[in-house]
Amino acid sequence: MTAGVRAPFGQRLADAMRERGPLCVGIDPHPSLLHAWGLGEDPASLERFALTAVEALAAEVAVIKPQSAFFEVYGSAGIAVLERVVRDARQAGALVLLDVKRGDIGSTMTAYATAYLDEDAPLAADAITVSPYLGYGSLAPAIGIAEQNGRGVFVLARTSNPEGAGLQRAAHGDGRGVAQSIVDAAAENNAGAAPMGHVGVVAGATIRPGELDFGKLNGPVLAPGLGAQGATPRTLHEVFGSALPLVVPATARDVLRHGPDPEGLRAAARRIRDELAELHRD
Ligand SMILES: O=c1ccn([C@@H]2O[C@H](COP(=O)(O)O)[C@@H](O)[C@H]2O)c(=O)[nH]1
Repeated sequence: MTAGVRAPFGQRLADAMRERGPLCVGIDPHPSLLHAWGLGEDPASLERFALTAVEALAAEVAVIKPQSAFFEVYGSAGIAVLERVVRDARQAGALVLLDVKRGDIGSTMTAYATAYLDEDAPLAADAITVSPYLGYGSLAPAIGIAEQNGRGVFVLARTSNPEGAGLQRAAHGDGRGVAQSIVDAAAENNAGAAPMGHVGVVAGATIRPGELDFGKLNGPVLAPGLGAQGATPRTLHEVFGSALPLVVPATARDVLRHGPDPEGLRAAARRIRDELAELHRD
């Protein structure tokens, strides 16, 4: 499909969430998981692990989120596997959110955005994670290139790790917290988009209930932290409240530990998806 005919990312994500449920499964080939699957730490094992997971899950869930770091470890061979993961997952109908957490001065940001969001890029995903800590404005090239190509970005706002709290809860000059200022900046980018805009934010499922106000965001909230980091579907309800329809809950290890049997992987993802569906019915 060419960029000209692709629907905007917000529309595509809303459709996928409605049709498949909101779950995002991470493809994170941790060394410990490779060993648990009876594999080694080499490019062939990486490929077996990642493609098994993609084949089992990419036709099931709305979003597949490969964690670039675990592929980069293997150099160019790992990147070749990542290219295949992105391509195969998209072909199976999942949206691919590549977790690369890029952030740099604007001119370099253009190169990052071209690498991951341009139509012809070997690693072109549907969306990427970006870091706003060189200033939200430095992300403008990525936000623009994403929009032109029917793709999206997810801006780190309040990350799921405990170390993020000090920096991200600090008061912004105008009294808002830093994380809230990022959510509000994303809201400005998304204003007027329907059903939602292409600028998402990352807010961990592990943060305090009501810590952020997503009322004006009009964009998706990627919520990592489900499972291995301690959050549960019930926690999501407490943390995000009325913003729950915007939330894309993410988990990696909690599904991947059920491999290498594809049926085990699928059953784990379905179990979480069903629990999330219950929440949305509440
Ligand atoms: O705030 C964040 C942002 C990104 N992540 C990433 O999500 C997965 C979590 O994996 P689990 O196995 O479900 O813990 C991982 O790739 C992180 O880099 C995050 O955890 N928190």
